[in-house]
Amino acid sequence: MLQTTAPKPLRWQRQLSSPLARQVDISVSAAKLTFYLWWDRQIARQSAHHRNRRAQWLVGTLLDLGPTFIKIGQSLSTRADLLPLEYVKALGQLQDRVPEFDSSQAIAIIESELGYPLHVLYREFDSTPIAAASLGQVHRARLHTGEEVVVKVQRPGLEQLFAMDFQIVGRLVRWIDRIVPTARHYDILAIHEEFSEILNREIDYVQEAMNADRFRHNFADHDLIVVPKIYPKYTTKRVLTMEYVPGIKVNDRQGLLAIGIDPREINHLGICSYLKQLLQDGFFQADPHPGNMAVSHDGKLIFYDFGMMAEVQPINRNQMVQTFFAVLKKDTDQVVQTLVDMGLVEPMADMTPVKRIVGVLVERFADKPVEIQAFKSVRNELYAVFEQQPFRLPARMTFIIKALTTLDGVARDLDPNYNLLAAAKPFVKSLATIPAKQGGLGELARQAKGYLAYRMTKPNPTQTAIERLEARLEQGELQIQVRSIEQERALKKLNLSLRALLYACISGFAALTGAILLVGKVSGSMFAFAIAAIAGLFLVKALIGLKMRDRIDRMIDN
Ligand SMILES: Nc1ncnc2c1ncn2[C@@H]1O[C@H](COP(=O)(O)OP(=O)(O)OP(=O)(O)O)[C@@H](O)[C@H]1O
Repeated sequence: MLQTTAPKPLRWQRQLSSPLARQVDISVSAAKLTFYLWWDRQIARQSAHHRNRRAQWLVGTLLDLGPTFIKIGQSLSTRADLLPLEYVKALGQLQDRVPEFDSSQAIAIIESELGYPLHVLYREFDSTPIAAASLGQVHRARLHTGEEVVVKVQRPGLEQLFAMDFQIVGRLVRWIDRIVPTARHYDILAIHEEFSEILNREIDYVQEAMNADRFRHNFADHDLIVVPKIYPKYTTKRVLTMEYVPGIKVNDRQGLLAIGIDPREINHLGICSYLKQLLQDGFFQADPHPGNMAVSHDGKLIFYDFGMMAEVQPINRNQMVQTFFAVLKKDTDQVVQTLVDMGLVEPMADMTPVKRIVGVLVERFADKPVEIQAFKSVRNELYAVFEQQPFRLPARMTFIIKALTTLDGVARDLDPNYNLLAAAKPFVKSLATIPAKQGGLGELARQAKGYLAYRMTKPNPTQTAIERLEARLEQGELQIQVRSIEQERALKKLNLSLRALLYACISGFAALTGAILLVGKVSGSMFAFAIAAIAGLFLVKALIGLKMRDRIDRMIDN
């Protein structure tokens, strides 16, 4: 049965034909968000309840702005290191709140893409979608051969919308990059570039079908991983037909327990499959949110979505392997060295602050659940280090972090006390069977051997205590370093204050001159006022800079 009542078109659907209206809408929403964040900080409306209301407003706005922004929101939903917890939680609901679109539109897209009427293509087609996602919706169907399939249909007008949105967002990002100095540390231009590239690839279902085939091939010898079969004859850029493989949502702990599946087993399976994707295959699913994975009734892990895949360069693969084992060994020096080699951290004369940050992360990451809130405690150090500009976070790295933090969220839903080391054991064991001659795999074998040797000669408690003492000495160095950073901070503030004072004087003097010329009916008053206005603008800029410095300083000092 076809649905008869078409849902009311959302704002983004109405704006498709007017780039100007879209530009205004996006800019107004961005300005509102900036203002709200600023206002809440200034007026100290910091209660969790208030933040929650703001976060709900943001979710509503993103849903209204449509797919591009829903995707951006989904990415931000894992960044507890950047956003307050209420925002992280609210953004996490985004993928479950995307409205479906009219099924008659979906059918029209299928028929025009595949070139035949629906009944010629499918023996049965359920017009009520089983899922609506940000980019498309999924319908169940049956082929004339009797095979049960799902048909993923892309939202209408998506390509056009992406082109328009990324142009507008690009302009905003360039503008922010110019006027907000701290934005440059995050390389927001490259992140925007890479994000738009990845999203554009994600709306090509032929590419997704190829990704699914490659992924299935990589897991051909792994019975516990299921990748639905693709039907290329029924697949185009905007329609994807694949085998119907039902399952329980991967983070539905109660549902799994109810049918006798141990959530910890699923955790091990998920984590090992990711280690294989990252370290062994160099080809990984960059968006492991709970909607993209499920568990079959016989305990297998199903992967559904291959739109957002990322590749790790072969040259980095070995280094990733080395880092993995360095993390296991809590070898901070080696981790930092690998990050430098990978171009993720720029070397500088004194690497102590970087080592300290990495040390804290490795300590927390290696044998405990990754406590997202723990990032808060290193945030101040991160700011201090960013102040010196030693970090360069390439856009690709942000996607890897996104994938890992999302996966971590799923793992903690399943088992709040999960232990990465324990979960990774089956993968580490499987290294023993890997032939050493296969490039990157040889490195795996070498590192595994090194790791075993390390375990045998693990330092005794006295040695560990001495190492801790050394580490503390290093922290002492850091304090001296921080003190010199403090002097630098004070100098920068003084410089800004002097500039503000200078602009205030110029502006005031020019305004006064303009007023005198105007009263005396002497020409040139407009020129003087113009100078007053320009100096006034610079004054405002210097004051904002001063305010921001204050905020950063407060964050570092807290
Ligand atoms: N082969 C399949 N068999 C059964 N259900 C499926 C299948 N593929 C997808 N689904 C269902 O449809 C939902 C959405 O699918 P999918 O994640 O591929 O869509 P999407 O548009 O790429 O979503 P998003 O980009 O927001 O992650 C899944 O969570 C799952 O419930």
